[in-house]
Amino acid sequence: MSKAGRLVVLVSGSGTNLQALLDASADPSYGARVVAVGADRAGIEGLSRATRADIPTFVEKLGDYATRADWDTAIAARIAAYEPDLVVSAGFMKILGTPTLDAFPLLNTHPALLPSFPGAHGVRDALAHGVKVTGCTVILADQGVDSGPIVAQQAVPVLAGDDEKVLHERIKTVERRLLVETVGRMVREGWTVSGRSVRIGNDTRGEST
Ligand SMILES: Nc1nc2c(c(=O)[nH]1)N[C@@H](CN(C=O)c1ccc(C(=O)N[C@@H](CCC(=O)O)C(=O)O)cc1)CN2
Ligand SMILES: NCC(=O)N[C@@H]1O[C@H](COP(=O)([O-])[O-])[C@@H](O)[C@H]1O
Repeated sequence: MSKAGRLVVLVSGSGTNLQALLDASADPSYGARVVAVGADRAGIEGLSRATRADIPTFVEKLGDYATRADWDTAIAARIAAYEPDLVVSAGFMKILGTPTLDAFPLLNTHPALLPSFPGAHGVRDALAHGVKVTGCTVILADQGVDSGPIVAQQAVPVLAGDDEKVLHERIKTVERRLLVETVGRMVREGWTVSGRSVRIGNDTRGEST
């Protein structure tokens, strides 16, 4: 078994996607392990989950810096200290700038079927629009907001009477499985990006001809 891929996971909230990655990485055959968890705010359950798992954590608050560029430089340096093979944004609620993007591949999970409903409120916006089907998307982040190439997606039905919390929980059940599967395959098999097309290993499923 080759050396496990090093993951830095970024969170801003409850960290259930992080927990799914922690649980998966307990199996050496998964091929990846979380080496650090970073956040833009303190006192969140995502950081507590890391601490319970004896994973190092760091917090970089935007408000602690004179400029957004200073924060971007600082968080990139904190991430770099752990020498990740892949950075995973799992509910991280800040747009990361070029200091991070130029240094590491950044995977982001989003609770909607991109390019629909990007941004900080994907579940709320999909519900408000009246869609019957939504879902979750894993992208390789670029400088835009949820505009990077799509790695994986899965649809989730919207049911009568759904509110944002109920729908988001239904999405997260699917999302956690999709993120764990996608991260594991990318770390074990590698990936290539051609334009907006992302291929994991030699997989040609879902590739447009
Ligand atoms: N360079 C990128 N960084 C990040 C991306 C991305 O696509 N490119 N995705 C986000 C996660 N995300 C959606 O999946 C997302 C999170 C937050 C926002 C947003 O508008 N954030 C505001 C602040 C909101 C807050 O502090 O509560 C901001 O950054 O100013 C949009 C999309 C992770 N990073
Ligand atoms: N636009 C970013 C965004 O909305 N991200 C979403 O935040 C949730 C975090 O849940 P978790 O903290 O329980 O993993 C996840 O559903 C993730 O897709």
